[in-house]
Amino acid sequence: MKKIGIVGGTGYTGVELMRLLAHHPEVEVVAMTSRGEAGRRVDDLYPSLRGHTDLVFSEPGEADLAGCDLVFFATPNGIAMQEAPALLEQGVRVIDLAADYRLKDLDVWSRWYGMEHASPDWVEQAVYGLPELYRDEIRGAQLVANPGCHVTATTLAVLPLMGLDWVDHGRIVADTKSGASGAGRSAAVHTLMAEAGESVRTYAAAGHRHQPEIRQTLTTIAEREIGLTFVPHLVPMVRGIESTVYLPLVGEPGENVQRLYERYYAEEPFVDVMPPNSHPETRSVRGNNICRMAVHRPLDGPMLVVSSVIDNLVKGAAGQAVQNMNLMLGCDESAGLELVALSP
Ligand SMILES: NC(=O)C1=CN([C@@H]2O[C@H](COP(=O)(O)OP(=O)(O)OC[C@H]3O[C@@H](n4cnc5c(N)ncnc54)[C@H](OP(=O)(O)O)[C@@H]3O)[C@@H](O)[C@H]2O)C=CC1
Ligand SMILES: CC(=O)N[C@@H](CCC(=O)OP(=O)(O)O)C(=O)O
Repeated sequence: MKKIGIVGGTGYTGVELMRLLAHHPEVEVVAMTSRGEAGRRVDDLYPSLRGHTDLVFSEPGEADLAGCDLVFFATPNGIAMQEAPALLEQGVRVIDLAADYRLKDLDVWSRWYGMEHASPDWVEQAVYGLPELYRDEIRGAQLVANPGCHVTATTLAVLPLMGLDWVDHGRIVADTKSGASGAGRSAAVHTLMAEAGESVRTYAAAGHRHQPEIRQTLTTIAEREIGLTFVPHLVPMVRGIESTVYLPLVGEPGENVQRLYERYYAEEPFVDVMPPNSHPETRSVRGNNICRMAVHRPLDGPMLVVSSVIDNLVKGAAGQAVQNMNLMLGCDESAGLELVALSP
């Protein structure tokens, strides 16, 4: 069994990693760190894990992370860039669920994240952890930057159209809706049920840090400039992201767009292109690693509309991280991830 460590084990993505890895056939979680809960049993904080783990949270400085084959950082932005290099230099492989290694342009990164980067050399070496694009590079990577949650739903929704001359790449609009767990366990008051319930609100409309991340990937794949307006919304649910993306047409599609999507994702274990006239729901992916999507051309008009859904904690974070781990460690890509969504 390969040994796995989780830094930031008390958070939503940390405990989701444990849920997915508890019965993984080829790895064992041997350390979960917490500054505030060290010494407490993991299943005492999260009774959902009773009977599935005997682990006790350890102080970040005391866990034997260097003895692990792979360590996940499920910590706020700015932690992995300081703490991961010491492990990487000892040969440990790392997956960062935060944004520290996602953006290649360090000026752009500093502008959006408000700090100087602490390990710029590793930014260059990091592989962006979107398996649908970079599967081979992820296999050989020592450091993987796991994509953002809004980013995963939106990027997968439009990838098949990138670089096609009949799509206007300059006026793409992505309108996303997120459940409150997207902001993490230690989030601000606006995600409390009394604040987020019975209400929908736009946030970061003037600019969200996931915009440059989506743009970075789309520009690379389309090999042209991308104009993207991205506006997220907080909606009263716990898990889930829905991204509705509007792409203006500048000519007649050169082929049947439904078939184009089906062909593009035909071999992907975690992308489901739904039949024509479908409407994906977040509940259809609740708890699993699928990105489910549907493509429409309303009234045969000048616009394509793609709707995609993911569970922000699974394909948007911990599940995608496990998919990346499976690739890095040579396991079956779907190990630990063959899950049916909860319904209702
Ligand atoms: N929630 C989501 O849907 C998604 C989250 N992400 C990203 O994943 C990361 C984790 O998110 P999430 O689990 O939601 O966050 P949480 O707020 O739920 O958890 C954060 C964890 O980090 C630990 N932590 C906080 N500060 C430090 C520190 N200075 N040093 C070490 N550990 C620290 C906390 O543990 P303790 O205080 O006990 O030490 C806690 O376990 C974030 O970067 C987030 O942006 C990415 C995609 C989706
Ligand atoms: C609802 C909510 O507040 N969501 C968070 C998502 C944060 C997140 O997960 O950001 P990374 O993926 O970049 O780590 C937000 O939009 O800021």
